[in-house]
Amino acid sequence: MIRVENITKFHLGRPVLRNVSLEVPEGSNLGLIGPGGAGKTVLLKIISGLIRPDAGKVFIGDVDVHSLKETELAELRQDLGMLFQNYALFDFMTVSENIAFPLRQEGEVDDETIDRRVKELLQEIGLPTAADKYPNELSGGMKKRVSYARAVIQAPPILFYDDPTAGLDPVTSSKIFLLLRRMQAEYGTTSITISHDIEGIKDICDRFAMLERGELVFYGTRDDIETTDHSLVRQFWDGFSDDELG
Ligand SMILES: Nc1ncnc2c1ncn2[C@@H]1O[C@H](COP(=O)(O)OP(=O)(O)OP(=O)(O)O)[C@@H](O)[C@H]1O
Repeated sequence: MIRVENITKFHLGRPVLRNVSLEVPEGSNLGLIGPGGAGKTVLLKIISGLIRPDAGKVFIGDVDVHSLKETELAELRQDLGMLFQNYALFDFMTVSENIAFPLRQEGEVDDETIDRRVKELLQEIGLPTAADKYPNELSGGMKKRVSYARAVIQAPPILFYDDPTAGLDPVTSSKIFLLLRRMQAEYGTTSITISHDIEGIKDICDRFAMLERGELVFYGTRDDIETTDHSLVRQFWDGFSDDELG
C-alpha cells in the first residue's frame, strides 16, 4: 500500500503541489493524469523519495519514506522499479549490460540466471538481437523498451512509470502498454503510471488521480471517473468534444 498524506511542495516561491492525498492499495494500478505542468512528475518523485516535500508524508507499506536516511532510502529503492522521462541508459554499456545493471548491483543473483533473465526480457520487448548493441545505435522507442526492461528485471513489487510512451508512435506505444499489462498480470505489481495517453492507461489502471495546477481534482476508481460530473475531469477523460471543435 502506498499512502500520500497532505503533500505540499513549493518551487521558487510558488506552490507546485497543494495538500495532495491519495492511496494506492497493494496490487492496484493508479493512473496519474492532468495537463502539462500540473505537478505529476514532482509528485511521483516525492513518492519515490527523490524530492523532499515541504509538508506532508508518504508511506510505502509502513515506512515513512521521508524519515529515512540515504542508506535506508537506497534499500527501499531496491523494491521500486522506476521508468522516468529521460531516464537515460548508460551509453558506455551494451543493451544487455544496461538491462542487467540493477540485478548485478544487487549482487545476489548468479551470472547464469542474470543472462537468462536478460535474454527473456529482450525477447519480451521485441529486441532479441539487440543484446550487444549500444544505446546510440537504437531509436527512441527501442531505448524506451530497453529502459522498461531495466526497470522490471528485478520484478520489483512497486513500479513507477513517468509517461512511458511519450514521443512514441502508436504501434510502439501499444507494445509498451501491453508489456505493462503483462507485468501486472504476471507479478501483481502495484504501480503508478503518469500518461497523457488516456486510451492507453484506461486499459492498465484500475484507479485514477487527476492533478490540475498542483491540486488533486479527482481521485477514484475507473467507474468513478467514467461517471464523474466534474467538467474538467470529464473533458480530460473524453478528449475534446465535437461542440468545442464546432
Ligand atoms: N525539483 C523540483 N522541485 C519542485 N518543483 C519543481 C522541481 N522541478 C520542477 N518543478 C516545478 O514543478 C512544476 C510541475 O512540473 P511537473 O513536471 O511535475 O509537471 P507535470 O504535470 O509532470 O507536467 P508534464 O505533463 O508536462 O510532464 C513545474 O512548474 C516546475 O517548475
